[in-house]
Amino acid sequence: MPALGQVLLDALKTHGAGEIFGIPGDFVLPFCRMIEDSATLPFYTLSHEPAVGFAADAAARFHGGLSVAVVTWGAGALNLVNATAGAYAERVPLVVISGAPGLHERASGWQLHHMARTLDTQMRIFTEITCAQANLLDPSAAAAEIARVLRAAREYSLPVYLELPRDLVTAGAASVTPLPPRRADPEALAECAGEILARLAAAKQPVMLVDVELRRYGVERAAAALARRLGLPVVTTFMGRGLLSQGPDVIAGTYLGAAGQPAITRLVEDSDTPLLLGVILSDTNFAVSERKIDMRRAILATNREVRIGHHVYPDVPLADLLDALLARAAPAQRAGQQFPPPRYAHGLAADAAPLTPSDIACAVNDLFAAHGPMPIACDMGDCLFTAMEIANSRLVAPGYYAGMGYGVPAGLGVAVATGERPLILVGDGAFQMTGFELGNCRRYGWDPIVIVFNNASWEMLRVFQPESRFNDLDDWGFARLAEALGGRGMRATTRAELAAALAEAHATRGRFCLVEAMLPRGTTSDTLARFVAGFKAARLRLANDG
Ligand SMILES: Cc1ncc(Cc2c([C@H](C)O)sc(CCOP(=O)(O)OP(=O)(O)O)c2C)c(N)n1
Ligand SMILES: [Mg+2]
Repeated sequence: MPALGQVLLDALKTHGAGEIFGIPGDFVLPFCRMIEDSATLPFYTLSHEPAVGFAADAAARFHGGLSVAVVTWGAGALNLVNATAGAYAERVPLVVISGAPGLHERASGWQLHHMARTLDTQMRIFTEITCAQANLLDPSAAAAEIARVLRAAREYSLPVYLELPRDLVTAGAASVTPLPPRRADPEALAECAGEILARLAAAKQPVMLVDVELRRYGVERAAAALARRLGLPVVTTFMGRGLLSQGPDVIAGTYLGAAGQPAITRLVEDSDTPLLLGVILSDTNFAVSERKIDMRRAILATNREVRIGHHVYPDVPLADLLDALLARAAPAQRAGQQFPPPRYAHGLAADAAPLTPSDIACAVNDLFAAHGPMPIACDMGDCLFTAMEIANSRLVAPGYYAGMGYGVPAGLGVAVATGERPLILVGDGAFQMTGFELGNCRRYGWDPIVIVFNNASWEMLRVFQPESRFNDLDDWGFARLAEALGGRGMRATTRAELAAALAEAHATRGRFCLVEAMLPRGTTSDTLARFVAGFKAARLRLANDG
């Protein structure tokens, strides 16, 4: 019989995992040796477990399949909790594998090193932020357990957790036979698709609102085809930014409520039949709505169910639903409302004016226009709102969970998943958390372009609470630090310097290039300024409505 560790690696590959990120430790050394020696999947070690989780999360988002984080028990795995929670919130199929004490150690009765409370504490913690779990204590049952857990990761597009005792890695185990995907009941699916199409046909102003599940389940093209067939305008949510970038003819824009383009806001909020595909009903997507979407008229397909008004079709995978709709949808007579393509600023004046975040968006648009778009990994902070002003490109960001520190490690995950050179957008505060992971670029040959929005400030907090002095950060001089980490660093304080630094960075391959954009405190992107105004107005409305 093959070794349990190899059975697990083969199953990960069979279920679509593309790579493994990790940090070894004594409880996971035997498994890490097997990962490295077997080369079943490429293995990348980073410097801190949060980054391992963020990199794997971003890789999974980009290749639309599983990605894997391998860590040691206790101190390693519990470092991964926040990244796993973020993956759960944003529906990412991250496979967390933790090495664990061997059977003999479990029976020793000792308080083992790395143990917080009991042998089962870690399983209980991860049970709360994953959709399926298994402790592979019995090699004879391992194949069935692995098949069950990995199918759940793919079907629910949510993180899962596996614990692997270190003395069982080489134990004999049966190979894993993937379980068949659970499909929708054909009759319920037909009834659901029929009802949706009838409602859309009767609608005066239907709209399709799309969000991250389209990417997770690989159905962006099917959604674009349905929109064309039915003449529906498509709007992405804030989180869904970058979706359908291959279908620019159907994308009308991004819904940002009061912070967005008025025509897009009206299109969504005045719709008599909004079709919400893969949409997470989160505050970051809808908190700045000028008028709440009327959920009694909405059709919401998410989390393997379809909610129409107040009735629900359970267990309907999004891919099955789109197939059923496309199989039945007659070309609509509706003249698709023509929307001018979203406008993005270009032609940054290369002058001595101080920088604003929106200047950075303009400079990136110029770079993409000259050299083609790059996949973008973005952190939380004004850099994310600035990203809304960059021509609709492939983007990963913690738009809903909003955890800082995501950007740089996610960019490394994007480099692995795509083989392309990523652009990383990150604030100085977030860079302080995980920016030093760039020190891993040289040994793996990654050469991202990194733009640090350096306002020496927690500026997003300052816009909400300007009186707090703790928002004043020091200037760490990141451009100089870049050189020590094996990259190139350039500091830009004017628009001319920014344009030149980006051109220089683009021309420099084989090393990461960090462009430190110095931003005066108190300046924010146009989008963040609108978002804050919209958020405050929404809060005022809520207060007045009692
Ligand atoms: C891990 C973590 N810690 C704390 C926060 C709270 C928080 C923000 C959100 C509201 O929760 S925005 C922000 C400041 C970000 O500073 P920086 O990266 O420099 O970006 P910018 O200056 O553009 O704001 C913090 C601390 C967070 N989102 N994630
Ligand atoms: Mg900042």
